[in-house]
Amino acid sequence: MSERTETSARVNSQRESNDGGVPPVNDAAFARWLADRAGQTLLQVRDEMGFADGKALKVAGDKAAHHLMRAELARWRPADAVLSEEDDHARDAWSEGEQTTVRPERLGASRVWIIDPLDGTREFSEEGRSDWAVHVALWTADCSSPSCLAAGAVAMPAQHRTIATDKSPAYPPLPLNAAAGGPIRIAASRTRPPAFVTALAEEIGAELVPMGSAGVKIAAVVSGEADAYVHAGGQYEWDSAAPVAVALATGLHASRIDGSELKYNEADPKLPDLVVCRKDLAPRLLAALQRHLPSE
Ligand SMILES: Nc1ncnc2c1ncn2[C@@H]1O[C@H](COP(=O)(O)O)[C@@H](OP(=O)(O)O)[C@H]1O
Ligand SMILES: [Mg+2]
Repeated sequence: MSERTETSARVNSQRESNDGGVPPVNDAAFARWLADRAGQTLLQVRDEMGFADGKALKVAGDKAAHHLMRAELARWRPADAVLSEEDDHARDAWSEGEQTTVRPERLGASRVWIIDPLDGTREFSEEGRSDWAVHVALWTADCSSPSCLAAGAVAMPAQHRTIATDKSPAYPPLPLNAAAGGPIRIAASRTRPPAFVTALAEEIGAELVPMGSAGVKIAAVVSGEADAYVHAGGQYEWDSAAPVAVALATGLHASRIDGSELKYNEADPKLPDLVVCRKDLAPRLLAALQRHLPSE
């Protein structure tokens, strides 16, 4: 190798390692790589800005993670469409039949990355909290499951862990307290829990575990720290696609709270409610949810 070629190879390899290197070809491993990269960026933003101005920190974190993920997707998966919290400005304006904006390209695409660059934005801006996450999911038109989620990764950088479908976590063991007839632990939003969740918990003798981020709560069910996650009252596809992909790959139950299937890459990305839990718990929880379903 000539000196010039060697130098240029070294420079290239330095640039690649500075900007994250060449990512895996496999989609699930790529999802993990991308979530981890955005997670590192978010940790840096927190370090650099501190917590004095929470609002500015939220905006800067959202922006930095979104920018990185958009750039890497454009670079490494240029043919794929993207549905992201940060640029879906038309989400309330576009619907079948009542078209007020251009039909999003993703609706005709065969592969769509559904990303939430920062889930648990509020918690990200609070010092000491680690319940925030980065979500990366891949939806494919060619699929056999109703959700059509082919891959997913949830990075929880402040907890130094990432769960993803490239190495699906083991099905959670029955917790000791549940085996001994102890209370079921239901993870719920710390700031916007469903109105009915306290009554639901009382009815089935459950205890509520408040946490930030849908990804972190579903990760808690995957690891067995919580038995279920129940949400209602509003959410979007990017809030749940990646963690639901991991939960389904693990063998857990994931559905709307009325038991119907979770569907992604729909014209309207609103997906306002869901329940994720161990399979053995699903019939009991869904039956109790039926009695508490909010009226439309
Ligand atoms: N009632 C509601 N309407 C719209 N989005 C909601 C919502 N309740 C929760 N969410 C969204 O769901 C994610 C998890 O919420 P929580 O931390 O309260 O459990 C958050 O995503 P972002 O942090 O990406 O905005 C939050 O904005
Ligand atoms: Mg979110």
